[in-house]
Amino acid sequence: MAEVTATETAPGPRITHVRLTPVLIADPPLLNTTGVHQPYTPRLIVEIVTEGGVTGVGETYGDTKYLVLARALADALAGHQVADINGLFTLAGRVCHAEGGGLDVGGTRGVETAEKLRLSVVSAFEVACLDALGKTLGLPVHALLGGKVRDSVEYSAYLFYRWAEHPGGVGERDGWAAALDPAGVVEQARRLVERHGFSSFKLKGGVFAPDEEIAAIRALAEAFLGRPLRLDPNGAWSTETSLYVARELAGVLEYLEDPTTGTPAMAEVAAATGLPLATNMCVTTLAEIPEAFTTGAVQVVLSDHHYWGGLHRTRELAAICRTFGVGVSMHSNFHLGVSLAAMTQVAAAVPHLDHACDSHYPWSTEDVVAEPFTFEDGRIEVSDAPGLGVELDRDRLEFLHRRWLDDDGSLRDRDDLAAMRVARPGWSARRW
Ligand SMILES: O=C([O-])C(=O)C[C@H](O)[C@@H](O)C(=O)[O-]
Ligand SMILES: [Mg+2]
Repeated sequence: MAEVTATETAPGPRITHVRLTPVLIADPPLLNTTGVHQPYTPRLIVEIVTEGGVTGVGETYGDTKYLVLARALADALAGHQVADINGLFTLAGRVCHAEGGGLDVGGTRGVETAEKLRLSVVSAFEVACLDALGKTLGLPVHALLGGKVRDSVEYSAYLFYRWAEHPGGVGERDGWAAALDPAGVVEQARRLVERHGFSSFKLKGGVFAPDEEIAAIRALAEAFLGRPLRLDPNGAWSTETSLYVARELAGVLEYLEDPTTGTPAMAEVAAATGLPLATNMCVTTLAEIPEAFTTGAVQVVLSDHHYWGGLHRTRELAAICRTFGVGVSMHSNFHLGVSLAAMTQVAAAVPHLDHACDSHYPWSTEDVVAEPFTFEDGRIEVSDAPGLGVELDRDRLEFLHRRWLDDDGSLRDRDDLAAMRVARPGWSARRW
């Protein structure tokens, strides 16, 4: 059947222009299996301006390869109907010439494909369109997604092994102590609970030998009796190691996240343990779903609107998971308040959200929204204000953009491995 270009006929305001603002935001020395976070991480703020003078905002990865695609899409958008979200994807397919084949940003969200790169860019434009549309109609974004089914969204405490400061003392100090053993992890968890009231915990693993990480989870279980706990080594373990950890932590963990790499290996582990497996690495596109679901490789999918292509597609993913009896929660990468607003709006409109969502937000000391978010009892209240319910702080945006402009290019692409090699020359990603 011939495709109709809805943009010619769809009602509602048109886009007059798009503003793209890459920023570098302070990122603490958080450790993962690839390396360590850089002192500053790139993000991109997308603003869509309509002929009615309304501005909608979105956020995504700011690395060069995303910026190149975002520029192509921004240039093609003048005259596009804000409400024509389906047309946005068609347009992106035409103008965003992505190439895939390597690993993603940070190496922790699976194989990079051209489609995934493109969707990671379009997601910010989709969110910005929904924000603009919501503001135009006087409706919150969740109303455009079918309405909220909860008034607040629960997030978990995202625990990281970390250093107190970046190698050489560069970057910002955030006042957090190093956490490199079970006692340090428990202390970090206590502080996050004190500040934000979280009731569940995820530890980023794959940093130390599995026995040390098992000990950290046991220490958390003792300190926070009965609270849901998760461990995520980002695929750093063999199937044998994964099964060993699963045996040791059976009855202690709520789920084990990406213990090993690739769907067949995840399926092998899943078949031999009663512990549910979650992923944000082996199910990251629709094409990966059939194999993962039919082989029982994953029991929980950690959705992420950034790489699934936005908020509508996140709801579609949730519906597919529900059909197959697979649970849904939400993955995060280092992000600002614009993305937290988008995550919260879509999480509010997903009926079967089975677990507290991940968010790096408690680790960020900088933001571009005028009123940064606060967690109450580990939850973010769902805004009913028009659009996403956030306004940009233009001075902050300009300041963080200036940092990006002033950078010599070495921090404009996230590279945890390179950041680690500053402290440990010759470092390579850990595997057990
Ligand atoms: O759940 C995950 O895999 C992540 O949150 C990926 C991130 O890149 C995390 O590993 C990090 O920030 O170091
Ligand atoms: Mg993960």
